[in-house]
Amino acid sequence: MACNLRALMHAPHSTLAHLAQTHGPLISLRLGQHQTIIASSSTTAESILKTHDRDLSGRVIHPSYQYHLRGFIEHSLVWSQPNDQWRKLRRILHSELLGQRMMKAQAWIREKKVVEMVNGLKERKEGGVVDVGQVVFETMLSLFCELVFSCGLDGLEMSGSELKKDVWRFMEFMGKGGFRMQDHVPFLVKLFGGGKRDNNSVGLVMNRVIRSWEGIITRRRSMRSESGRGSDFLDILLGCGYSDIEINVFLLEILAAGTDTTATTIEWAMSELIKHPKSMSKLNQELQQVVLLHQEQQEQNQDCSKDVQIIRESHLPHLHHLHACINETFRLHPPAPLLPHYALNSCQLMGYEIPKGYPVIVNIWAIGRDPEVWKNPLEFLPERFCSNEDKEGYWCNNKVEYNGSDFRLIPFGSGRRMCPGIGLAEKVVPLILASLVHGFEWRLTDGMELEDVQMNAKFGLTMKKDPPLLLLHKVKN
Ligand code: HEM
Repeated sequence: MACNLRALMHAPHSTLAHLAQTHGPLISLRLGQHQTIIASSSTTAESILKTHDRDLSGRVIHPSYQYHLRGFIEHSLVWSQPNDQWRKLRRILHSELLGQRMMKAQAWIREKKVVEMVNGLKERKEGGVVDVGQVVFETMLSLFCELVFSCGLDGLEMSGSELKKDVWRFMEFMGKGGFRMQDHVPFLVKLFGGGKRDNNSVGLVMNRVIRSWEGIITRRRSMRSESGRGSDFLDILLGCGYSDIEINVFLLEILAAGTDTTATTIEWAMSELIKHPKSMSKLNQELQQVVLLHQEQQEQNQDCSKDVQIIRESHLPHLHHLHACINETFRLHPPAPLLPHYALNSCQLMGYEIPKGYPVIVNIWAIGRDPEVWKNPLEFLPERFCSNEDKEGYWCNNKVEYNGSDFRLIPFGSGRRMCPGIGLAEKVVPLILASLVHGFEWRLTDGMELEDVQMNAKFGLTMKKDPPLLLLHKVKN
């Protein structure tokens, strides 16, 4: 099947989902000169990410990446083939930043950052406009700085809002790889490059972000030679003997992958909650009950050491409606809607021959809206994750997990390429969302009605809400 690249450029996730409705869940599509395989159902996703994981876990380096990211792309984890370098980087991420052990050790830092976010919002003038995505992005950025550099946001030589814009430019450029004319007609890359060539071209954007922490790395290198090994993630990377460029590319990718996805998820979740006041009020009640219960338990234990109104990670396992709202947000608005894989070897996929070298895309946005799996797929119904009613085989039940084992809901992917940040996201997304809802009353800006809240998305490697969610806040008594 041939397809118009222009139509795909703007919103590939929905254009491809539309094609799947007509032509089925496994399509071979000619984009420009190349064939690409598109999977749009839970069954085809399972076949790609589980049955043929080994053969189909490569990445395509598009001509526009090669052109714009010369000197960077060869150090990438996200765009690396699953080779020794990739395994080593993933191992370091797991053991030193994102694995279970680190999750336990860092709980107090995550809670501290979220308390800072809440206090920052409390200090703002009530009635002023809050850009929810920006607030969450800066919270995640601040957490990143603490975990990686042991400093706050002020340690970076760039403001949170400038960084958010540049991270988005990077995500937008990377997400559109394979959907640009230049990626399919090689001479066009030389003629036009792979995208914009102004101040916001991706090479300059990456350099700007890297410059924001370069000084920290230089200073740390000289300090290390005097004092030996330190304790944060930067120290670990320096101790492993990585060069500046290797460290910079690694950090840039973790920063982009970790901040934008989380901020986007919470912005979508808040947008849905604002549009569905019943779900919002149910969440408010649940939070009040759970916080009150813990408060009583603390009083019984005569533990007055903690501020009882603050949401703690220990509350999270008791917040079932909160998790249902997050699951439903992941289903409708997966922050990374397309998984960009590549056939490292030829294989037989559900009876079809997939030749080596073909790009393979899993459309998780389409899977989340598949009417064969989800009843009323376009409606925000968190209760579908609380109910055990599965009579018609349509309603999912509370056993659906997004840990990569159930292919109806795979916002983090599955298999060897699965997101290594899932453990962190599982903690911070509910913690931040619960803190925003429990700490404040939220309402639309003056003159806006619920139906005016647009749920349009802008496509990049993440799918962000466009326009951003702007709300007015009031501190709860
Ligand atoms: C709501 C939060 C998040 C979502 C929904 C998400 C989702 C994803 C998805 C779908 C992939 C691609 C999987 C594939 O290609 O098959 C991915 C990859 C990745 N994610 Fe996440 N992610 C999130 C948060 C994070 C965080 C917090 C970090 C780190 C701090 C992170 C780091 C990465 C990295 C490094 C990769 C590349 C893995 C590889 O190519 O081997 N992510 N993520």
